[in-house]
Amino acid sequence: RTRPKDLTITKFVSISSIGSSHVESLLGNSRPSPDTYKTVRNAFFNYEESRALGYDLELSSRELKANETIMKAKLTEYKEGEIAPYLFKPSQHIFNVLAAINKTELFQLLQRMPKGAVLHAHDTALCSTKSIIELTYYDNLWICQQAGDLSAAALRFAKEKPDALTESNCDWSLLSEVRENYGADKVDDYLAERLTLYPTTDFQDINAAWSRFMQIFQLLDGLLMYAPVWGDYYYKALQEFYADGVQYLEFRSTLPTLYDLEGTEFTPLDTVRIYVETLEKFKNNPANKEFIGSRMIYAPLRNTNAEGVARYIETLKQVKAKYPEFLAGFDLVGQEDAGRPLRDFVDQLLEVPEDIDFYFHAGETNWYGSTVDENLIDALLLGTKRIGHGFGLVKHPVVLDMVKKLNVAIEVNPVSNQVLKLVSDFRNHPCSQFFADGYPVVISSDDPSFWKATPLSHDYYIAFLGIASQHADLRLLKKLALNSIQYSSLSADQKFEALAKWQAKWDQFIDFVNDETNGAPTQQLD
Ligand SMILES: O=c1[nH]cnc2c1ncn2[C@@H]1O[C@H](CO)[C@@H](O)[C@H]1O
Ligand SMILES: [Zn+2]
Repeated sequence: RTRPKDLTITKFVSISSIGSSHVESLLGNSRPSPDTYKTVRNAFFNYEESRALGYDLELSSRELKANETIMKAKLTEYKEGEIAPYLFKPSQHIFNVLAAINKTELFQLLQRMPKGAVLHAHDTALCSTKSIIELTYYDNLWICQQAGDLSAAALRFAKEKPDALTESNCDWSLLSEVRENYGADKVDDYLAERLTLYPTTDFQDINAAWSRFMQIFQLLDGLLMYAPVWGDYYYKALQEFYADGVQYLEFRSTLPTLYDLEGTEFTPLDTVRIYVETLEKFKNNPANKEFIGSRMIYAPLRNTNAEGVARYIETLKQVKAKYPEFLAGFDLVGQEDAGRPLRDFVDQLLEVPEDIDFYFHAGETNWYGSTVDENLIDALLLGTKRIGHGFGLVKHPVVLDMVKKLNVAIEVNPVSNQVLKLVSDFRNHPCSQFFADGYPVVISSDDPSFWKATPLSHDYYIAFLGIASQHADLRLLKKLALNSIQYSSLSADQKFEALAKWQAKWDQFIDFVNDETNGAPTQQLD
């Protein structure tokens, strides 16, 4: 505690950019004076914060003003938690707080914010329940029910009553007739509940949650795989994403084989063709001129064998040949611990042509050291461009190092992780560490349909309020939006155009936030 030492420390910390090795040397061997302590603490804090995601962005004066409004809305949310911690919305199950979140100023601001792209979402879990119900009003839709019961084991379009389903012990009726018998509202309410994971917030474990989750996908199959519905579902999805401030969508599809009333033989290439035609239609609508686009990651189920993977790769090559612009890359999906690990298919995956990129789901688990957890290593070694979820990444220091060095983005889907039982209180989500140390993160929504979430805004709300630091501000939000474009599969030229479209919306958003504060004292911040 000698004076000379204090002086050297003070001199040290006044150096504006200090590195972690310098921080260590600041600590010294003996106790500093209170003044020195304060100086050191300040430098320490600033240095640590400088490593956070988004810290490198410099906000304009307009943005700084908007930031004040956003931070005020964010800090309001913490007030409840200070009174009673359990009231803090990101500490609760999303199903219990969704309605309350929707009413908050913070959420409403985030809804308006142009968030760039969604880079992780699944083909048949995109649309709102309301839109799905609309599709069930198409003619010739049959429902398979247990005797005397308003249940739904399956849906299917057909000119005549379909064959009995041996495995489900149910009988087919026209949905229009069921609506007449029970009342349309009652049927729609039932279907609405059957098509989401509500109201269950306490699935016993990940298997119980996934079992219900897969039942929803299965019920949807007969409805959505009907060729006329397939395109309409995608169109509605694009509309809903665009309305939620998403200008680009890179989604994963299993490319199911579609059907129609005439018994036409469809192929996976037809499924892609309908996507491509629908996207063109959407983009040609003048109302969507600021929309950037959409691409597909072919992502069939991982629960297969070598022959299955060989077929996948065959289809993949066909899609690449016919729709090179629409195909972003390849992935394998389905409950990771119930399917096969990547390492089982490494030989085949290494044969995939170099011009097709991988976007693997990996580490969607909290089983440290399991085969699922090791998928993180294989995904990286196979050259994945992004990691889907990467929930277990924090347990793999070397993978983490590589993720940063190779600039492999981590697709974080906060709400999905809670609903599918990996985390209960969002303050414990591992993405806090990614934010704190500037990892290449994008925020996405996975299957928003099944939790009644908006296409992206709820995940942003949770990430910004529940996972990021209280200090994290508009810089983080802007960085996440920019990242979503940067880490998309778009080419450099396309990214340039995409950024221009995003920037136009961003400027409008900042104006909007600032006009909302009319009446509040305006402070010149330049
Ligand atoms: O979070 C996820 N992890 C892995 N697979 C998923 C997730 N969400 C949906 N799917 C898979 O995507 C298919 C539809 O495209 C579904 O069959 C489901 O297994
Ligand atoms: Zn997913």
